[in-house]
Amino acid sequence: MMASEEKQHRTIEPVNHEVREQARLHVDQLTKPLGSLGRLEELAIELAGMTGEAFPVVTPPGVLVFAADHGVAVEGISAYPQEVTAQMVLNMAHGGAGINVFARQIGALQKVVDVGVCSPVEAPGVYSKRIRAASGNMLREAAMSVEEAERSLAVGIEMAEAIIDEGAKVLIVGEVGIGNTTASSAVLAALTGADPQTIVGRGTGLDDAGWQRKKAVVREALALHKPDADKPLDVLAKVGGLEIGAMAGAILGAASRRVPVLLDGFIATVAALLAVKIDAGVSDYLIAGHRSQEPGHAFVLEALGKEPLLDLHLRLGEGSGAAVAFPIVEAAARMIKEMATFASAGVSDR
Ligand SMILES: O=C(O)c1ccc[n+]([C@@H]2O[C@H](COP(=O)([O-])O)[C@@H](O)[C@H]2O)c1
Ligand SMILES: Cc1cc2nc[nH]c2cc1C
Repeated sequence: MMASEEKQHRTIEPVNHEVREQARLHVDQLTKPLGSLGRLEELAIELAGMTGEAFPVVTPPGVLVFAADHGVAVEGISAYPQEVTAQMVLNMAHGGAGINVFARQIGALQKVVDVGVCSPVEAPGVYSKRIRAASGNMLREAAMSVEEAERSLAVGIEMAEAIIDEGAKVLIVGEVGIGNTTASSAVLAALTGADPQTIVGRGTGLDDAGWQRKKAVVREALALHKPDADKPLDVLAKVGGLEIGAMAGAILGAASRRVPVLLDGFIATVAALLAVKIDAGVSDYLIAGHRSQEPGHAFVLEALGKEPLLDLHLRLGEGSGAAVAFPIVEAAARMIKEMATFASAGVSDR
């Protein structure tokens, strides 16, 4: 690991195996046939190990949405115009986006953070942590400098710490940024050697011609920059995005505070892979919320070894899929805390 990457985050402790084991034993004493709550049991046990609490508390969750624009948008790689990024940030500030609805539904703390939308979005409730006005067009130049990449991670860490200090017990990271499925595909291909042909999808809904163009853009950008798979900051700087870096930082920040991270869609999960490449210890703090329609999402989940809780054919981003999955995480935490044991309820064990 490069020294500059080391200083980006605090230490990430391994999960607490002792508490994990305690939780496993307790789950087996609850009034249900052994193993009958399936993945909810595994989730409760994992949450116990992550938090170090045999009865983990997961409410309230916190949602951080990072917004940025992408220079590569001029190449015609999205179905929507670049202005949508700023317009959606404003919509989020007014509470009208999908993520606002689901965040309210789950009682989440919410913050929207501008890390590099083309033109600044000034509205109450939007945190301005701008690193630059959009990333560079990766077909012509690096998306950002290594120093800017480091700053994007630092902003993510800072925002994660802020929302955790306000009480968030599980972190959901989301994003908005027209063009960011192109950047995420390039990052994923650079980190794993995946073929752009198999991982590049239609994003917001590209037609066939746009999809072919997008694959060519990713291939050409990788050939131009030759990012080093062993240097996550090099990959982020050359072909990534400001919100992707900020999400990776927020994930590192949460893991270093033993706060479980509930992953959203393709872009957020690629950011998680970047975080894992920076510190492998992050992996134990990740829960995959859902599987998005973007084909690269199944690939990156596989690379992380994570099985998603839901597959609702979503492809919105913003943290929406993770927010919709959150009640399942809450069910696991409530199960271990509130269910009676065979002994306490006087039910015959086998
Ligand atoms: O989360 C996902 O899996 C996801 C899949 C496709 C699209 N998106 C969202 O759509 C935008 C990126 O799509 P595009 O086509 O502009 O690259 C960005 O704002 C994302 O939040 C999100
Ligand atoms: C309308 C719209 C909303 C979004 N939210 C996240 N990405 C988005 C992309 C579009 C186009």
